[in-house]
Amino acid sequence: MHAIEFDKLSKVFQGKKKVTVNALNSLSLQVDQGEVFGFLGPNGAGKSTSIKILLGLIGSTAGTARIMGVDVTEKTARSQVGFLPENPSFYDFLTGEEYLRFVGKSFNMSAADISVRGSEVLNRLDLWEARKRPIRGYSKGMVQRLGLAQTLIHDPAVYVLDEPMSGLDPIGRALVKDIIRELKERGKTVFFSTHITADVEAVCDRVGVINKGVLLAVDTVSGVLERGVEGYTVRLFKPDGASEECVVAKADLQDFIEKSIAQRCSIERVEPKRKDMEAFFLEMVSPKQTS
Ligand SMILES: Nc1ncnc2c1ncn2[C@@H]1O[C@H](COP(=O)(O)OP(=O)(O)OP(=O)(O)O)[C@@H](O)[C@H]1O
Repeated sequence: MHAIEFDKLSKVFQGKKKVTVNALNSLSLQVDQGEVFGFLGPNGAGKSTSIKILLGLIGSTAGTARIMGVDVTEKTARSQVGFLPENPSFYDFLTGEEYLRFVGKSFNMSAADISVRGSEVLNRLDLWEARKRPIRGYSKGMVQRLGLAQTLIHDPAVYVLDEPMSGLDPIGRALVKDIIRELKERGKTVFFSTHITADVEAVCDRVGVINKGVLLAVDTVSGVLERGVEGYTVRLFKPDGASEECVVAKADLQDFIEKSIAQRCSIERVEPKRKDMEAFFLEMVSPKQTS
């Protein structure tokens, strides 16, 4: 069973004045249990629309979506998910602690479990000191961290995070990445949307690139980076002790090393020169140049 499944999902928004927007066009995608999946796309690509359908917040025009095998139109599909919406806003008269209690109760947690888990997640998200302050006084980053805390409180199997790093400073971003890595170590599934390629490179197993409602590519992050290798920088010492740095094409590496050794050079370092995730992303989503 897949943790998340989109099957030929389409969404057409009907505006007033008969303007229609094809936000999603037959999106099919499966995310395995225990996988960290990055849903990468530029602004307006269809990421939030896919996520809203997955969480049952809006309906699809065609196609289906499932979470842990349960169709998202069933109420029970939500019980296994921690969801962080894009730009979360909460009942701001509540304190952080009260809000987590409210979320815990919605997931039928006992008061004792809410208290233990609540303390854990408030500490983990660096909100312990602020727990008794009303949310209306929280900074943008604190609201975002509280948003993540409420996904964790009931310890679900699947996490759907819409731009989880948005609005966070470098410390907050590092914290979120650490939490995603911890979830992976505990066998949880994380599906998150972003337009920041470095975040995908840092924590994801696989990446899906979406643009204009169309899924353009799905691949492993390691595969993308491996295929991006264009050549190598080789640093060697010559027999007279002088050092030299050479740029070697991908196909010539074996030959180059054999010749260097035959000439009694010693190889100090071989480093791949590669295109990174950003280059892959830009290639996918940039309009093709026509000549
Ligand atoms: N309620 C709506 N009514 C009309 N059009 C909409 C509605 N919601 C989204 N859209 C359109 O659907 C397309 C996809 O939007 P979506 O919010 O899913 O993109 P996104 O990838 O999440 O973008 P971003 O990174 O900017 O958040 C856009 O063209 C958007 O304008």
